Amino acid sequence: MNYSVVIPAAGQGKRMQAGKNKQFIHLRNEPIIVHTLKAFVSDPWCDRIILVVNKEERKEMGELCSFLSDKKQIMIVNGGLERQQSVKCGIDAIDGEGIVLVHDGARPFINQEIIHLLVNDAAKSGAATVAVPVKDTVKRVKDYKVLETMKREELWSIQTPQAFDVELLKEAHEKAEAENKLGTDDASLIEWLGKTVSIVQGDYTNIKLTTPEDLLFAEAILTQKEKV
Ligand SMILES: Nc1ccn([C@@H]2O[C@H](COP(=O)(O)OP(=O)(O)OP(=O)(O)O)[C@@H](O)[C@H]2O)c(=O)n1
Ligand SMILES: C[C@](O)(CO)[C@H](O)COP(=O)(O)O
Repeated sequence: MNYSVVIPAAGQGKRMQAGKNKQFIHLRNEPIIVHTLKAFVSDPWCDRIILVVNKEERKEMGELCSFLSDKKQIMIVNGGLERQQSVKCGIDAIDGEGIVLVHDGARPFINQEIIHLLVNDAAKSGAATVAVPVKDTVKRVKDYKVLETMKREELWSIQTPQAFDVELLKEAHEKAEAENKLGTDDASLIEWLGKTVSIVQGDYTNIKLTTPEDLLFAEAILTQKEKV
């Protein structure tokens, strides 16, 4: 089942405190974004990659892609101020029908098995996301006082990739933009249309590199993957 993937990589990485977009931080001699791109370049089901970049970084991103582009064409488009706007720039570059995935540039450890489970689900359901069950006890808190303890069996940590019928995702983005609504993921926009999003259970190693300590976890994950 073929798909296109939009990879938003146009953020600033403020929480990483690296003084540059975290996509350029090296893990084992390669920038984070190259690790992420390789997961899709090597997937035979992936027939189109749309990388969304900050326009100031377009040249540098293009150079990073050049050695991958002989295996699969990577289209580069400029992003926006918020993640949601960057994803919209990416999906607007897609013509036609089919399944589109959205995957954070900052999640370099996604694997092909989970991508394929997700694509197969979205082909039936129209909208699906990878997620893992929450392991901590989660409480709702206000002003450092506990309001309530959530039912953990109903809580999942939502990851990317997320997969959608491309026309449905475009409709969801148009509506959210028209209503000035910003979601932290694309599945939220589908929920705002009143549609159901399926969950595909993923893997705890598919972390998003967000804050400095995530780089320590990333090194450990790479060490583990090298042993397999
Ligand atoms: N305007 C934006 C903001 C985010 N992203 C991308 O969306 C993904 C998830 O966002 P996040 O981890 O929040 O990245 P940043 O926005 O870069 O981080 P921060 O919020 O700490 O600045 C990242 O791959 C990031 O590059 C994007 O393409 N365009
Ligand atoms: C899309 C996402 O990675 C799912 O977990 C997440 O919501 C992005 O949020 P952030 O605010 O950009 O960290």
